[in-house]
Amino acid sequence: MESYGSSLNRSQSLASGLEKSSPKWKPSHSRSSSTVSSRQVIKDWEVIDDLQVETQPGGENPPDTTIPGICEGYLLKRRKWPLKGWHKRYFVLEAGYLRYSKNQHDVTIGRVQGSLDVSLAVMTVNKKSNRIDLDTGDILYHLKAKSHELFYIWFTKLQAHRLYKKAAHGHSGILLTHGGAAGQAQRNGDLSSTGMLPSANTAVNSKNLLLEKPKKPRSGKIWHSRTLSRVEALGKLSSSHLSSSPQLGASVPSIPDYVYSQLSPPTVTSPEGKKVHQDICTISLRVLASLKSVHETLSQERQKLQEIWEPNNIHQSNTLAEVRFMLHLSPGSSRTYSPVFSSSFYFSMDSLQRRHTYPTGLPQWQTRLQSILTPALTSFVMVPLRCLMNQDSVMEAPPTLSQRKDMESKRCRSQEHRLANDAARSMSGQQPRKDLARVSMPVPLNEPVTLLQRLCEELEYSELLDTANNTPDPYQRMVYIAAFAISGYSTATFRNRYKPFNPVLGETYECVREDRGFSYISEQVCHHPPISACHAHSENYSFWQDQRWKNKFWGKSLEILPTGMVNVTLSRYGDHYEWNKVVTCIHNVLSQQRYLEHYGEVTISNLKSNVCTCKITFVKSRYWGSDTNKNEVQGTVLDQSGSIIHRFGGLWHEGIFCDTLPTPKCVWKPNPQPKDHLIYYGFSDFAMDLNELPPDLTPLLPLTDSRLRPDQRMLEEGNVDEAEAKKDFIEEYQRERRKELAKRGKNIFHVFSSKKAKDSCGRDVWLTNGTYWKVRENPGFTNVDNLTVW
Ligand SMILES: CC(C)CCC[C@@H](C)[C@H]1CC[C@H]2[C@@H]3CC=C4C[C@@H](O)CC[C@]4(C)[C@H]3CC[C@]12C
Repeated sequence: MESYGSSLNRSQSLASGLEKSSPKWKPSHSRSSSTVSSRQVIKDWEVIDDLQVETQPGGENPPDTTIPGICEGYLLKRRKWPLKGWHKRYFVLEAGYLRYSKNQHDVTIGRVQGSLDVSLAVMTVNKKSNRIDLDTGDILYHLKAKSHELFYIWFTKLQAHRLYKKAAHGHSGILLTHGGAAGQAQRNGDLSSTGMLPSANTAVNSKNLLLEKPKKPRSGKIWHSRTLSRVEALGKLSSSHLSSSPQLGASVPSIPDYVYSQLSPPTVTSPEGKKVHQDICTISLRVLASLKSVHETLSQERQKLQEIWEPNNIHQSNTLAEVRFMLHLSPGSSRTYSPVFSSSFYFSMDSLQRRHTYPTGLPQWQTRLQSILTPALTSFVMVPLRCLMNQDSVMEAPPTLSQRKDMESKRCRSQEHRLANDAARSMSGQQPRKDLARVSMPVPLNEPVTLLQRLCEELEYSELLDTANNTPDPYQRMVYIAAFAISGYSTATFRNRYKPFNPVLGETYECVREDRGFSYISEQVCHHPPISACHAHSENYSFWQDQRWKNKFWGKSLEILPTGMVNVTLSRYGDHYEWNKVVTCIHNVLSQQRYLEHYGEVTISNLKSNVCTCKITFVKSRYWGSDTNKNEVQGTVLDQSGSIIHRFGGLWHEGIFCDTLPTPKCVWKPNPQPKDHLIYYGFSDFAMDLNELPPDLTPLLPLTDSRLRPDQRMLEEGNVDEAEAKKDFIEEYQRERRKELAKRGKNIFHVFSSKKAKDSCGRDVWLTNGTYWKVRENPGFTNVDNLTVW
């Protein structure tokens, strides 16, 4: 049977994917060393490459497009934040969808806890620990099989279903309908009812895998926990075969035959079935051919990149990762080049620029990419970038000057936007004569604020600190501190489309808000790893933090794990509160469906008194589509004995309510967004003011202030190309400065210094050395030897 052979081949190629020695399998990447706790495990993670599917030599045989059999059984699923550990859940993989329930019974009554389309997921496996991670961007499943055998079965089945589902997508619904109906019929054990396949094939097609023993053991039969009951029942395989298979050992070189057989297509005899089969085959072949050519090109490029990379191994992991990131942006290549965010995703493009300078006038990262990529691959990389860029062009035309009532007081961004949109449109091909590669791309992905300015936004609800300082009861005070800690996350709702500018080393940003009673100063104190330190003081409080974070990239979503602590002292009571930050996950980081979610637990302690502590949980949303607990936050204030004194809760984007206060009330709710915020980067009123540069302020600022950053100003004014070139220049200049300073053994810090002080977790803390405001006052920055950072 020809198609059977092709299916076998495919299986083998999938299987060999797991063999280290196989030439077809090259571990696509290892997870970032900074992101996975156990180093032993890191190198064993492999991203599964969809492009390794092959037809028989000659390419005559169509790839298998039959609905793969259902696979069901128990797997361990990692608990959702904030809970740790694994729980046993019953999974059913059917017609390209993986769903799970608490147990087998729940499946039968249709009580599903979650489901995902496996074709949309990036699959990462760790065969040593039997782990499979699936990341669709919205949903992230961390799964573990109890044994190698089960792992390989699930792995193979998942691959088969992913391929099937992809083919189904490619058939604009033909197969989907087919899959849906047939899948159900398969479950019911009746394929003939779909009208797709003749009843003669029922036996072959119902080769579903039930990886669990049935509830009641059949009389006289003892079920092994790994019994493939239905397979056995079909007489295809005995559990002894499974356990005696020499291939299923500690390091399993290939998938056993019974698994291959699961992938075999049926013999289609009905004319209707044949027609569908033929259609599928033709289209699949076309898809396969193009994927193969893409794969080939990418392999060549990888070879080239490796050659370039090897001699320059100073930042090798970064550079390759960055290039991979670029390649990863392409939809077709997403599983071939898997990004490793070994240090920082956020800075990836910047550091790509850092490596080489080309005198062509093109932004360096583009020139560099062009020089190492073939023309085919260049567009491969540019197109998805263009898609990212194009997010602007889907926005409504910005209002004209006269339409914006308070335009006088705010900066005018309408013209800027039009220009930015023009740039995006030209990249999207609406102005075909413009060379895509010559249009600056990364800069329009930025919002015109730097991370130092964005950090200042955490003070938008500083009135909560004022209230805390005027609240005598320590437990109630804690409620306000907690509300303040939560309020800092609220900007995420509207700020997922652009990234802030990466501050250069020594860059500063001050924000004096007499109306709010605070003065804020921040400085970029370290470039690698990036650390931004900030300090705000007012008569009621002091606030400081040094922001640093690690990244975990799962294939489609990026988790930001901040490591620094936030500190607040209250002047009236001498309290010193310290708390950690939660994980922020950028779901669908590379697509327009990008959104941010915060999850994890915050513990606020008062270092000056142990009267009370506070625990806040940012609840991870249960699953995509269910809005019931989206952005949910719950918290408690506990006394010394651990008894709950206050309870509060709500949504971080809508407000926090506390009903245990003397009068139950909403302790915080976000300010309404300005009406035109969607076309102004999702900025709040507070954010709109951050980059304001009133003429009377200019002479008071040091040259290092973010407001004076020319590339950012250019972007804001719509001069995208200039901004791009300027950004290149600034980063190059930074590199030179750093080299120069390294030679002299110096650092650039002038506002903050890393004291020997440690936070409660033993990390160094960056504290202000108090010079900034003194110098500003007297003699003023214009009168001192000021740093030149751009
Ligand atoms: C342009 C596309 C490709 C990427 C957009 C990435 C954006 C959404 C990312 C880049 C850097 C990220 C920020 C980096 C650090 C922090 C500190 C953390 O405590 C809260 C989240 C916050 C503030 C992140 C929010 C999301 C963020 C702004």
